[in-house]
Amino acid sequence: MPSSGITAVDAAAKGMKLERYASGGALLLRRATSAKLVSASSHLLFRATVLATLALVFLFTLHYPSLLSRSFRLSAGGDAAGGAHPSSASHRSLLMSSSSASAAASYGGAVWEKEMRRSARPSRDGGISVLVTGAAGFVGTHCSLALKARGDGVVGLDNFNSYYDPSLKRARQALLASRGVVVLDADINDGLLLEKLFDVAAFTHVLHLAAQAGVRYAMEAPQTYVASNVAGLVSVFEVAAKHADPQPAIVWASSSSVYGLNTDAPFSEDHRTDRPASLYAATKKAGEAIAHTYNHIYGLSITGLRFFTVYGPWGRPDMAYFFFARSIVAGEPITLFRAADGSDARRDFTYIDDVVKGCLGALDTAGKSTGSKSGKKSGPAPLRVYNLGNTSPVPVTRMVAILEKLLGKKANKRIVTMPSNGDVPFTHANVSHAAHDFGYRPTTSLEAGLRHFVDWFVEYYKLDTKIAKDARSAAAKPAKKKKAAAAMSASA
Ligand SMILES: O=C(O)[C@H]1O[C@H](OP(=O)(O)OP(=O)(O)OC[C@H]2O[C@@H](n3ccc(=O)[nH]c3=O)[C@H](O)[C@@H]2O)[C@H](O)[C@@H](O)[C@@H]1O
Repeated sequence: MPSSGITAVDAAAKGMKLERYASGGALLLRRATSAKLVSASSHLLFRATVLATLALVFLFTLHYPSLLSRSFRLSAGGDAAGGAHPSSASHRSLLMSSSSASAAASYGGAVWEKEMRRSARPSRDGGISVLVTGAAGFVGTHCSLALKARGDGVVGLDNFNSYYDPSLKRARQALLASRGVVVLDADINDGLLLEKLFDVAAFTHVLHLAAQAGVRYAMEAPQTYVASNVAGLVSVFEVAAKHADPQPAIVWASSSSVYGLNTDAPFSEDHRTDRPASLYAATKKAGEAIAHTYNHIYGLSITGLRFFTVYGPWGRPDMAYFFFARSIVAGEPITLFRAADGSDARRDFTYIDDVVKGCLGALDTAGKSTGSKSGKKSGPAPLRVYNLGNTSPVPVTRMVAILEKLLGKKANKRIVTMPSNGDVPFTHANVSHAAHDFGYRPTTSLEAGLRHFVDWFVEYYKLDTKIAKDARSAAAKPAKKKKAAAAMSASA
């Protein structure tokens, strides 16, 4: 840019010299003024270009901060939830407005359709064909891998938003691609794309896991919860009810947080869920009510799964076990919440492999939808909701002690009374319905599950120092039996 500015000024000066020899005084003055003007406007143009470029760089940085910091940082930094996500202003809008471009416009053609059909096609007799939303998410990745491994067809979609490090989602996408599962870069609010997908592949099931997760972040970015967990859910139900032919059965992710201020324990599906403590919980509860409507009017077979604090390898960096591990390694402080009565907060931490078995069990027993595109339904369709928990709550302080042992390093703990930010002091699942209907039986202790997580964590982030290795083998020694059991469950 600067060089073209200088050239323009030189040319103007040369022109002025020629005029001076050819003309009289008045003309000379006019030329001199116009040369000054040219020079001044060239400078102005140059400055305007620089300013416009800076403004564009600033806007780009604001909207896509993740592209400038792709690598995972050990620094916990950020907010109370672990600094895993940027401010709400940096979120790509999750709700597709009428002016937003649909990914349907960029996806299509014979090659693309062939690829979708290949990915969606089961490789075993009697296999199912599943559209997995949020497929590059934590639970979505594990479920997609498990479905593919047993011979089912899977097409995934994910909007790769920057709630937490998108490079982790891209790495999960690459892992799925290596197993033959396509994950499209698309949003659940993009109804046109969903319709196109159902036109191309006859999905028998939808495993709808795309959502705005995180309990405490709902205070920072409330609208993203409504956009994903309410509008997005309706978008999926709409296409499944009114466009898909035949209608698929839908299994979707609700949350243990719907129990909110419920004090009866263990939490059973029959307990009250009308006192959510966070907007996140309220949107999940709203989802359960919306599911009732689509089942009632359109005959969609719908199963909601209430997940209880799911953890494990390839997990979510916004969750406490993950960012605590990160902070312990980095030598940074962690904040532990204590309930108002002085007791430790407790969670029914549930290992990912157990949850995957629950998800597949729910898909296998879903039962058919009974409606059709024409709006008629042949009879009532299944409407189910299940807890998928571990049935044994553990104090968060205990979870930290296990991490310390596995990482060979003490945490720098700060203990505070739980702020009123949507958190609940205690969760505990009764899973008897899931056990009865599809044999759900969690088998992984928190010690065994966290060992698998830490193994993955140190390898993925290349932290596999001698100290970490020694710490993990020392931590493994006293629990040989448990390790063997966990290895079996991890290979499921
Ligand atoms: O089970 C569920 O329904 C929910 O489980 C998790 O929510 P949460 O259990 O709050 O998980 P974390 O954010 O990982 O918190 C775990 C525990 O650590 C505690 N915590 C969290 C953050 C912190 O800085 N300090 C701290 O002590 C919390 O109070 C909680 O007891 C997920 O984030 C939700 O998406 C999911 O729906």
